[in-house]
This record gives sequence, C-alpha cells and structure tokens, in this order.
Amino acid sequence: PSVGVVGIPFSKGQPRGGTEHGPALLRDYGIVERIQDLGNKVTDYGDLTLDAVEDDKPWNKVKNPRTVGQANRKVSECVSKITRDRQIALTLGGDHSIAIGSIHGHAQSCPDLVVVWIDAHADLNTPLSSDSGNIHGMPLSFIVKEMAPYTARLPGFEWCQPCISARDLIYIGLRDVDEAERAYMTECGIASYSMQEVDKYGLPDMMERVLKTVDPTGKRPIHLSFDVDAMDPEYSPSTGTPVHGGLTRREMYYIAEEIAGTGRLSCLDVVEVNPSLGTEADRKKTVRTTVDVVSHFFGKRREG
Ligand SMILES: N[C@](CCCC[B-](O)(O)O)(CCN1CCC(O)CC1)C(=O)O
Ligand SMILES: [Mn+2]
Ligand SMILES: [Mn+2]
Ligand SMILES: [Mn+2]
Repeated sequence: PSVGVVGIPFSKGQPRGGTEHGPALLRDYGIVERIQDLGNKVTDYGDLTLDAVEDDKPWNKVKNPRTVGQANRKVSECVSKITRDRQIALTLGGDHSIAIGSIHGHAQSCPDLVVVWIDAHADLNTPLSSDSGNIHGMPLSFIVKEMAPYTARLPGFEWCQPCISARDLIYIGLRDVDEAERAYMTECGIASYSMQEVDKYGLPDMMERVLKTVDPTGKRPIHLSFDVDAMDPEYSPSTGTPVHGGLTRREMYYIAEEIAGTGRLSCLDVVEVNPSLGTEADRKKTVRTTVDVVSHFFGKRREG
C-alpha cells in the first residue's frame, strides 16, 4: 500500500512545550524508513508550517482557540489531499488536538470512515465542560455530531463541521475519564473498551468485539487515532498526561497487527510524544516503542 506521511509540529492544544518536536524525533528514529522497509510505498510530505495567531485570547478557560483552529484547518486540507489520492495518511503529532483536522480532512474523502481512538483519556470534554481549558482534551467534541447540543462554537473553528456519528466511534485503553466525558459517552451512546474490558475479555476477544461493534460489515475505512499515553508509562514515559495501568508493548503490537490485518487502515494519527519530558532514557524508550508499534500498523508481524 502507499503511505503519505506528514509532520504536525504542534503543541498549543496543551501547556507542556515539546510536542512540536515529536515529528522530527520520530523521523530521526527512522519511522519513514521502517515503513518503507516493510514494502510500503512512502511519500514524505514534510512538516506543516503552523503559526501562532496574534493576540489569541482565551475563550472562557479555553487556551489558544484561534491558533488551534487555524492549525487544524491546515491539517484537514493536507489529510484530505493525501487520502483523496488513495494513500494511507500518517500524521505525526504534535498534541492530540490535531485529530480535529485529521478526522475532518479524512472524512472529506472517506465519509463512511469509522474512528478507533486508542487513549488513556476520552478527549471528549467540550469548551464548556473542560477543567483544564486544553483543547487536546476536547478534539472529539468538535467532530461527533451528537455532541453539538453540549458544546460551543469557538473562534477559529468556523471551518469545522462535525463529521462522524457517535456509533462510528469506539475507544480502546480508557482509564482516566472525566465525569462530564462519562456523561457524554452515555448520552451519545459511544462504545468503549477501557482497560477494565481489556482485562475482562483479553485482547483477541476484545478486538473482535471492537471491530464488530464499529464496523459490522467489515468494509469501512478505519481512522486510528493513537495517543501514546494509551501505553503504560513503563513503555512511553515522555508524554504530557501519563496514567498508570496502561497497554503493554505486546498488547499494542497485537492491536496494531489486527488493525493492519483488516487492510482498511486509512489514516493513523501518532500523537503526544513529548521529547522535552523525562530523562534521555525516557525519551529514547518512548520514541523507540512508538516507532516499533507504528511498524506493526504498516505490516510488521511477529509471525514473520
Ligand atoms: N481530561 C483531561 C486530560 C486530557 C488529556 C488529553 B490527551 O490527548 O492526552 O488524551 C484531564 C482533566 N483533568 C486534569 C486534572 C485532574 O485532577 C482532573 C482531570 C483534560 O484536560 O480534559
Ligand atoms: Mn491521552
Ligand atoms: Mn488523547
Ligand atoms: Mn496525552
């Protein structure tokens, strides 16, 4: 298959500087070559140029709304172009707010996509419910149609229309969900396989259930949004919001191999690597694990 890689050096969806260096670090550790070596045809579109918006005052508590909105408009245009050319889009973040643009852009060319969101967090706060005001905790509230009654239109997001239904979204790895997010998930009927279900069913059964729930006909393009904090901090310490009790490296390999096995992966976001956090050893461990996991999304199989 052919893959289009784009770097999204962005950090304004959250307060910890450093995620803007994620794309460069992932490239330094050979993410493009690893995918090429697996027989994929890879086009590297380089990094987007993302500027801060002057005088970008908070909206209530929400930080950098115009800067985040403007950046995501560019992400949407880029991902729309890559997926329109029938390439699998690989977006290298950057914080998780970039998923607003990547899902929006992907939906322009693949309106029947489903979203598998692998994360310790639900990222389903709205500009009104968020206690942090960090947009990386809100991306899905801009994207899920059923969230419209609970959210607010932010300056800088005039271009952004919700583009998926709640039934087209499913979570894997949740273990730190805010009260409001839990309520929205129940209200909107969003399916989720938290770490409790991972333990309850075991990965093989769980992955079967995940794919049957969100794509029963087994025909729809998959948008996989991978927040590296879904993994246990033992494997990915250099990330902004680490939470104990996460997925192991082996569990991520299995999930990635199952998704790759569908042959329907159509966009993969890899977000929240923050090289500025932790020790040099932490940074190395985080990026090496992430590159390894990504190789399993693009054809690496332990069975050979
Ligand atoms: N739900 C959080 C974390 C979002 C993480 C975003 B990511 O993309 O990394 O998945 C946490 C909100 N809040 C933080 C302080 C706690 O005491 C209560 C929860 C938020 O900021 O909205
Ligand atoms: Mn997270
Ligand atoms: Mn996230
Ligand atoms: Mn995170």
